[in-house]
Amino acid sequence: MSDTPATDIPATDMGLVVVGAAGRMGQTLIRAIHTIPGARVIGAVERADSPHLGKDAGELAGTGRIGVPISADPLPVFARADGVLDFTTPASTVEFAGYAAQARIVHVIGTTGCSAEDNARIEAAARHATIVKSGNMSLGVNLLAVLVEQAARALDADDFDIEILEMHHKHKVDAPSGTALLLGEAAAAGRGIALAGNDVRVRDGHTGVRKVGSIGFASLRGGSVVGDHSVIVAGTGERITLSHHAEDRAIFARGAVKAALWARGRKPGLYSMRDVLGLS
Ligand SMILES: NC(=O)C1=CN([C@@H]2O[C@H](COP(=O)(O)OP(=O)(O)OC[C@H]3O[C@@H](n4cnc5c(N)ncnc54)[C@H](OP(=O)(O)O)[C@@H]3O)[C@@H](O)[C@H]2O)C=CC1
Ligand SMILES: O=C(O)C1=N[C@H](C(=O)O)C[C@H](O)C1
Repeated sequence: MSDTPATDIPATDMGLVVVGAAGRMGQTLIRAIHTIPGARVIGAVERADSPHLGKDAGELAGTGRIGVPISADPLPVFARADGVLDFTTPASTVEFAGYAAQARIVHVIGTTGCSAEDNARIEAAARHATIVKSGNMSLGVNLLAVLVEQAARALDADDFDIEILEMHHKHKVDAPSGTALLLGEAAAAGRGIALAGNDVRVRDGHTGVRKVGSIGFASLRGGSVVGDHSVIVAGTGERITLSHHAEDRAIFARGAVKAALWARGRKPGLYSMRDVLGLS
């Protein structure tokens, strides 16, 4: 229950639940919501075995007490929420999408590493939930994707090879990153091809020469890197590099809150950050 007297809460504020509230993004989201007018944290969820259960979500995130204890039971908090911000794991996200559909609320999904089967289940949930899902919630990366699509369209596959390089912190568990795949999809769209079947995710040993028109990925992991992405368009005698460097997770959190506010009142469906930012 909130410590804030009910009279101080604007009736129009969007009540948000942060799942994975003790994680790197979870804590960043709690801090971001605190600074954004029109949204407030009304619930915080972690796993049943989390050492953070019962702690105040604001105190854990460093904003000071907000009167929202971290709980292990999503159902009662989803029932009184307008939306859920979810940066957790693929299996958890699929489960949360089902609960968001039951509650008919907004579900903003930043979780990466989802399989085709996970994505199919999320798409099914979007029949009843208003879902915004993106491998990267920042304005910069979504603008970069538009530029990559344009470059891929303008530069012929016979003359220019596209390679995507990403680097992240040592705790990241999935590769290529969701952003790298998003940028790969943009490059494929520019080329008028599907990414699936034209992607080269690993190279090792005697690979043979590069297949014309393929889109290559390379992943680096180390230290505390928040997220670096470069799309290299390599021709004979020249090379174009389009890059984005995330310096602070707040860019993802602000984008996620923006997505939730945008999605409020929209009909159920699966939307992207390009829809939210008007870049579609
Ligand atoms: N789209 C975007 O813009 C961005 C996406 N991401 C993605 O977000 C995800 C999370 O990243 P990050 O914050 O660094 O990871 P963390 O591991 O720091 O945080 C995830 C949190 O979610 C918790 N969690 C997992 N499953 C559940 C569950 N069923 N119920 C409640 N809590 C749960 C974890 O708990 P436990 O540790 O106990 O498992 C953990 O506290 C990744 O997939 C990452 O790639 C990250 C940044 C930006
Ligand atoms: O795990 C992360 O940290 C990040 N994940 C997202 C991704 O997979 O692209 C977005 C961002 O790069 C940080």
